[in-house]
Amino acid sequence: MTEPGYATRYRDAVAARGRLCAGIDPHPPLLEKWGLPVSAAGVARFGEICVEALGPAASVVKPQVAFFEAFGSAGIAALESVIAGCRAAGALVIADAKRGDIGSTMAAYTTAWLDDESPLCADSVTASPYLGFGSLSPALDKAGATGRAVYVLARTSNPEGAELQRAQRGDGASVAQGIVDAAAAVNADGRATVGLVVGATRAHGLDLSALRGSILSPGLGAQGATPADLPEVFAGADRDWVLPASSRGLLAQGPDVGALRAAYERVRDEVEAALG
Ligand SMILES: O=c1ccn([C@@H]2O[C@H](COP(=O)(O)O)[C@@H](O)[C@H]2O)c(=O)[nH]1
Repeated sequence: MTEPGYATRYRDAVAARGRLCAGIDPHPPLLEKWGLPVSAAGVARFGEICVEALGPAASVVKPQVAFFEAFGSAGIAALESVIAGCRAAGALVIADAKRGDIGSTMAAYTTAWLDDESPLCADSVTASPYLGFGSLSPALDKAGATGRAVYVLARTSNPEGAELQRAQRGDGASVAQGIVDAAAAVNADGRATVGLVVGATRAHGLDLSALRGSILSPGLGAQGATPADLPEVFAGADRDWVLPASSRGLLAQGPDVGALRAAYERVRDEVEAALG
């Protein structure tokens, strides 16, 4: 059966270009390493280089919104160019904005990140479910109707996440497993509208077998995870859907466009070899 919605777009992208999400995080130390000013102009140039190096090669890119927001409206303009440039070059774009609010405000975030008329329109956005999974409904509805996705935080790569995400609910399931189960219920239609964020840095302890959606897994490179760790972290049916991500580890190979693209291709090949 042909999978509809984001499932088709995601499957096609990773089949053509491989399973690795390239983070686009213009950290100030990286700007300096690339010989760029720590300013809106520096972020804009950083973005142009990333579009040229990664847009035509990467299956998925993930600009980290915070590093663009730090420079106000000029930074946001640079982010708009990164999103549009990478999409035009054939990469799927995850806007890593980690949005989440009561439903009526979530509707405004949805317009910003998932509406075709918005200058920030991406293929998906990251969201926090800690105002309740149901509060994300405006984004899930929009994503489902337009072949997009919302990547919901489940078991994050940072050590501080465990206290909340591994806490037990009244029924004995962990908070994170509750997010997984809610996501799987939405994805039962086969559209893969809900992706999850599950870090590559440690065992996640989740049952992801019913998810049928993309699993964004940050932590490769700067946070210490390696491609060789992936088969252990994602040992079950989840392996088929996992999308490992690296930002600083890849970006450290810039600013040369060829070197940055080669770094992406090298890590992607290592990921593919490890996941089989
Ligand atoms: O659990 C999470 C969720 C999101 N992130 C984001 O991914 C990148 C990681 O950057 P690296 O340089 O590869 O460490 C960054 O934008 C985080 O905000 C995450 O790390 N973990």
